Amino acid sequence: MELLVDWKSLGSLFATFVFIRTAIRDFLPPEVYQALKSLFSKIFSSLQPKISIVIEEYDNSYPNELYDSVQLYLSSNCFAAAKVLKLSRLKNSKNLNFTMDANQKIEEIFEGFKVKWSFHSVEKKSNGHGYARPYENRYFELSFHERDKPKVQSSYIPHVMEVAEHIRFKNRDRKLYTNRSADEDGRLWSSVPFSHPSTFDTVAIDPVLKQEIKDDLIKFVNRKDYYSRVGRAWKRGYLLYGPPGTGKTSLIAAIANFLEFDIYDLELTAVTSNSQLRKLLISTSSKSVIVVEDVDCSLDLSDRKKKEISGEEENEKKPFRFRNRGSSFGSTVSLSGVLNFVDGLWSCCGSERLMIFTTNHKEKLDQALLRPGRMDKHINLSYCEITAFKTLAKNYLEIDKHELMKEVEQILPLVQMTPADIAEIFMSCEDDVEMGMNNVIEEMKRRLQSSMEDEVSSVAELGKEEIKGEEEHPVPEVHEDSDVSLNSLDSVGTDA
Ligand SMILES: Nc1ncnc2c1ncn2[C@@H]1O[C@H](COP(=O)(O)OP(=O)(O)OP(=O)(O)O)[C@@H](O)[C@H]1O
Repeated sequence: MELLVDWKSLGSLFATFVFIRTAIRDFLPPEVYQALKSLFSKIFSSLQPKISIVIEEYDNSYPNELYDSVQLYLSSNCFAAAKVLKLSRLKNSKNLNFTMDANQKIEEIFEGFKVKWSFHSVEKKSNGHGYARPYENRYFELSFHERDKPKVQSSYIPHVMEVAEHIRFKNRDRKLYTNRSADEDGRLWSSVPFSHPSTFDTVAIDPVLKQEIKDDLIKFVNRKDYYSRVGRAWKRGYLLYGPPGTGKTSLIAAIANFLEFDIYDLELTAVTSNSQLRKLLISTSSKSVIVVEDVDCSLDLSDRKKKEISGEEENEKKPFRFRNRGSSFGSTVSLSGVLNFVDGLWSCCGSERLMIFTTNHKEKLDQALLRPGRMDKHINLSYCEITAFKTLAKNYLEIDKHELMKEVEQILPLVQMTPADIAEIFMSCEDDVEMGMNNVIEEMKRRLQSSMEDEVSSVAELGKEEIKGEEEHPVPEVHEDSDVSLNSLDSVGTDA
């Protein structure tokens, strides 16, 4: 009976509540209604069990990395959510930073639960020793319902870190690092902002090869799980080889721009020992391209040649020393040191790294360095072909077609002109298209003429030597043979 009475009074209470709510909603102006609603929800939520996490800018006087991460994270979504914002830009940086003003609050719903961020700045009293830093105690406060504590810990905070890391990578000003020479103490690398203009659009190489390289790079950066599943370090090695001026350096810059990676330009001749090489490698960051240019010039092959002559078995562990051009110290970097650098245990101390070696003489390199796993992709950059020529014409002269293009197509395969040669001619003509095309054809013809003359004179030289040899050791067939030589000489001259 008592229970029945309770139900009745409860029912009438509910009916009264609904009546009052409807009356308030219908008769009160919407602004007043919203204000009352938010007041009630504040009172209601203040009664709920709440947890707060404080993330201070400094932790025992050391900068707190997490504070920076939260700041980055909130900068990406506070523009939409906060009412008062601060806007700043670091000197020479391309990025604008939005930050919350003090005592501002942002609410966020993440995976079905609600979190609140607020930013606070409290002025610190002087400690009496004239020690001024930090004069403000700045911190973020994250609050949420007690029941969501496990979810905040296991998924929300990692999410904040991940987003911040992504923003940090996207917004950073990329760097070109060069290793300091062996006789300099202190830091291992010095850096300058990296802003090379070369891209896959401007680099003049065969379009099929270009696409192949881009596909390979995309595959590489998307295969983190694959590399970890098969137990391999997440890295890839490229060897770029070809004559000087064919675009090896330009391609490296285009790759770094495409991936948005930093570049470490490693000068092996300035490295004094294997252990220094290890230190250099360990101190490189992930998402970087490590470049060793003209590796054949750094590598002293005299040891290997001697061994080949003496028939000694090739042994990776025996040191092939690097010529040390930049330092007065003797270099003790060995081939095994370099191989360790490329694929050894040390290369696993980081991730997502591309190693690029370049050479003008692939044949001079040791097979141990060239094998897959070390140099996974060998890219041959050679003399200019018509597709590369058209890219250069488009870049430098801003033309897709030209009446002289047919003539270029005919002569170009017969001469050895590098993209650098052609780029140089176009550059010297500035915007004059006719002059650019005429000058390039003229240069091609000049080179064709001189290579024909070279060929003729070398064959003639050969013929003379043969005749001389035959005169010194006359045999009955001498005259027939020499005729053949001279005839073939003529025909070579004419054909070419
Ligand atoms: N394939 C190319 N596409 C566009 N520009 C090129 C290309 N090759 C060369 N160039 C131009 O020629 C100049 C020299 O090229 P680059 O330094 O890339 O050649 P390289 O092959 O690295 O030469 P080296 O072997 O002497 O270092 C560049 O500044 C660039 O302007």
